[in-house]
Amino acid sequence: MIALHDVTVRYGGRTALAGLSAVLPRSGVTAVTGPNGAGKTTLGRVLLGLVPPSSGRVTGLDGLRRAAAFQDLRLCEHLSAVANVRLVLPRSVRAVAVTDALDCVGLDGRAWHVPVRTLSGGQRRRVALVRALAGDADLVVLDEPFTGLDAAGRDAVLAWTRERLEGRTVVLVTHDPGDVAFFAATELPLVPADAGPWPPQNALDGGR
Ligand SMILES: Nc1ncnc2c1ncn2[C@@H]1O[C@H](COP(=O)(O)OP(=O)(O)OP(=O)(O)O)[C@@H](O)[C@H]1O
Repeated sequence: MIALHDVTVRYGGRTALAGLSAVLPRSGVTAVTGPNGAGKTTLGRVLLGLVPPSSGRVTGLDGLRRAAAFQDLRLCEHLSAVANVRLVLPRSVRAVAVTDALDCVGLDGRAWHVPVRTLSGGQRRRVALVRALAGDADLVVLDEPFTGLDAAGRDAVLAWTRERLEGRTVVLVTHDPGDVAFFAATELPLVPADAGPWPPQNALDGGR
C-alpha cells in the first residue's frame, strides 16, 4: 500500500499541500476531491515522482510502474493517437490492441493516424486516457480525465476506464461526485493549505 506521511509541498513561498497523511488502497480508486487550488494535482505529481515533498515522505512507491493522464494532457503533438499510445507500450503489443482501445473510448478511426494536434480537445483527452491505461502500470494517476467529453461518449469512456482500472492503485482527481460513486471510490477530500493544517489523523485508514 502507498502511504503519505505528513507530506507538505511548497512551490517557492506557496504551500500547496500542508501535512497530508493518507493511505491509498492497493487495489481500488481513491478519488481526490476539493476546490480549485486545494493541491489535488500536486498530490498526483508527488505520487508520480515529479515533485518531491518539501517535508514528510511517501512510502510504498518502490518498484511500482506508474502512468498518468495529465490535466494538461502532455501528448506528443506531432505524433498520431496510435503512436502516442505505442510510445509507452512494449513493442510486443500489437497495433490492433491500441486501435481497439481507441475505438472503445469512442475515437473515430479517421482520428487514429493523424497528428494529435489536429484533434479536438475531447478527442485528445481520449488519447491521453488510453495512453495512461493501455499498459500495465500498477499506479495510475488520472487528473480530471473526463473533462470536456460529450455526454453521449462519456458513458463509454467511463465504462472502459472502470474495466481497465481493476486490480490497480488508482488516484482519480475529480470535481464530479458522480465519478466517486461510479468507481466506488474512497474519497480523499483536500482543503486549500491556507484554510488550516490538514487533520493529523489518517484521512483514509478508517480503522483498517
Ligand atoms: N508550478 C507551480 N508553481 C507555483 N505554485 C503552484 C504550482 N503549481 C501549483 N501551484 C499552486 O499550488 C496550489 C495547489 O495547486 P494544484 O494545481 O495542486 O491544485 P488543484 O487542487 O489541482 O487545483 P484545480 O482544481 O484548479 O486543478 C495552488 O495555490 C497553485 O497556485
